Amino acid sequence: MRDRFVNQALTKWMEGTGKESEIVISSRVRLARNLCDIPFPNVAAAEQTKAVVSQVEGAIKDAEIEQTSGELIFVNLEELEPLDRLVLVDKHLISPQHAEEAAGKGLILRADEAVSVLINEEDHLRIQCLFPGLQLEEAWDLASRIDDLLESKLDFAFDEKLGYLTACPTNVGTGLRASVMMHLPALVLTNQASRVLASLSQIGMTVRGLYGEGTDATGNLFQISNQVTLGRSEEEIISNLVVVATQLIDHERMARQVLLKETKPQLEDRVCRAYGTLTSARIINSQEAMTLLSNVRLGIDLGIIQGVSPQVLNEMLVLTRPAFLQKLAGRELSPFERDVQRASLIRERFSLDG
Ligand SMILES: Nc1ncnc2c1ncn2[C@@H]1O[C@H](COP(=O)(O)OP(=O)(O)OP(=O)(O)O)[C@@H](O)[C@H]1O
Repeated sequence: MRDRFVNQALTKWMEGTGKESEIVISSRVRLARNLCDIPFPNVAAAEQTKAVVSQVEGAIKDAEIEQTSGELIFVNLEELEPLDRLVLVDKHLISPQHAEEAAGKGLILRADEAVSVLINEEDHLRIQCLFPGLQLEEAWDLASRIDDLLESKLDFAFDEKLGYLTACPTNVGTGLRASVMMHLPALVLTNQASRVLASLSQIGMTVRGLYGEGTDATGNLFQISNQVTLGRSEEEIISNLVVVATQLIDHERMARQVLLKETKPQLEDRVCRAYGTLTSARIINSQEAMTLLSNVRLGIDLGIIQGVSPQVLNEMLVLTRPAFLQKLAGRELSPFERDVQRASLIRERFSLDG
């Protein structure tokens, strides 16, 4: 089972199912939790982080947890190769920070990869639920169940006034960050993305790139999440984000119609050129691949390209990443070798549908 997590690129969130999956790639809910009487991971001593890992590992062995939430598997990050940890980052099962230094870190995964619990990342526990499409309520519901189960076995740091205590004050309270990963190519092409996304900060939302904090939006993919965790209930945070995501979906749909109406030949040209390059290129870097895949996905959504599965973009997000390419090759690849391998993999994938 552990091997499958790092050997198989496909994961639940890229299934392309769920509501509004044409525009919303995935929905995520994460809860930050800490154990009482143990310092936060950034200041804890080695034996204290170890104690956190073993307490959490012990808690999930409890039969009741397995029955209620499905099989949960413990993975000690120290036992994974650095490349395997990067594959988990590419699959969005752990954050880049969690992969960086494995000492004293753990991970719990549910067999279907919809649940991952990061042990000793910024907080002792980061409970994450990741679903395809717009399924924030579903992700919250599952995260909350896992949280309750863990809390029945572990003593979480909680203050009557403030709520859950966290390493970074911006997470105090609910400890909840909910996010949606959205594909917004038409807003970008009609030059509305910067204005629309900038306005989100005024209503308490944060916009990030594909790999979270500090990353850029490539492939016209934007992660939108709540900024505030304190003074609002979990349900309010989730429903606010659903409203924002729904408005963005409407904007994106309108922009797509404008493109079709006012610049159809240019749009078709862009989409078909992207398809032509992806199905012919012999060398391609990940930035170019992402941009072209985004154009092809737009073409599929608008019926310009037929017979290609819309999931292609989701799958390629992981398959064409440096870590996974090296995993497939079974050895370290130079950047040039990766570009050759990436082009070949993309051609192969498209030939399956074409
Ligand atoms: N909706 C989503 N779909 C897929 N992956 C997501 C989504 N939201 C976040 N992620 C992934 O989760 C990881 C962590 O993201 P990010 O840094 O934004 O959040 P965080 O660590 O929970 O936040 P904080 O900065 O508050 O600690 C990244 O790898 C990111 O790509």
